[in-house]
Amino acid sequence: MSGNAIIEAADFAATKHVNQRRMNAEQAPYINHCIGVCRVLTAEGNVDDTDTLVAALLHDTVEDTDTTFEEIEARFGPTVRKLVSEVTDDKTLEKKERKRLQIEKAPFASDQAKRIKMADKIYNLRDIVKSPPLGWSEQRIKEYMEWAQKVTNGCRGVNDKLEAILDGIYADFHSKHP
Ligand SMILES: Nc1nc2c(ncn2[C@@H]2O[C@H](COP(=O)(O)OP(=O)(O)O)[C@@H](OP(=O)(O)OP(=O)(O)O)[C@H]2O)c(=O)[nH]1
Ligand SMILES: [Mn+2]
Repeated sequence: MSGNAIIEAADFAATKHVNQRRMNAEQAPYINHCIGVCRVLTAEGNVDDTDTLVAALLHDTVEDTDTTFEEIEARFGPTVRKLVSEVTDDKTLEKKERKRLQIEKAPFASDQAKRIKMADKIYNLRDIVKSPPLGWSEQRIKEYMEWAQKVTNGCRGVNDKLEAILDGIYADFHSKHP
């Protein structure tokens, strides 16, 4: 690959998500989420492994755009492909089944993929608290919190800092919504 892998991944993700917006009132560009997840890893989780950071930037490209795993492997190699596949839901399945599989599969993910999963949930949970997706009821927010907690409980043991952030988010939410 020419240049710096992290910048290559940021540019690739920005191009792929170009027409996508977040579902909140600001309708922020979707790439903000990809960069933000990567930054949670570097700035808060002390993660510096390049494959992990590249995969974090690319983590929603296959799930949400026309990107294929073959394309990811050709540009970023087999390790990044594997990590992205570990954090990609199979969109051909029913939503309920996809959500169940995330809980079931999390404990068996690689340590690198567990860190990306934790950072993804940290970003989305903070977003939900600060600026919830349009149309989400209190009940839907609560269900997302409780589901995310089950997924991230299966990611324990690979990054104490990210775990502590998640525990803080859940404790704060439950104290306000007993
Ligand atoms: N909190 C929040 N989420 C938004 C927003 N806009 C888009 N999303 C995305 O929506 C997903 C969460 O919504 P759900 O209804 O639970 O999931 P679904 O897209 O799989 O149906 C997340 O996908 P994901 O990143 O793939 O993670 P995951 O939740 O599927 O693990 C998140 O990135 C927003 O404004 N706020
Ligand atoms: Mn995501």
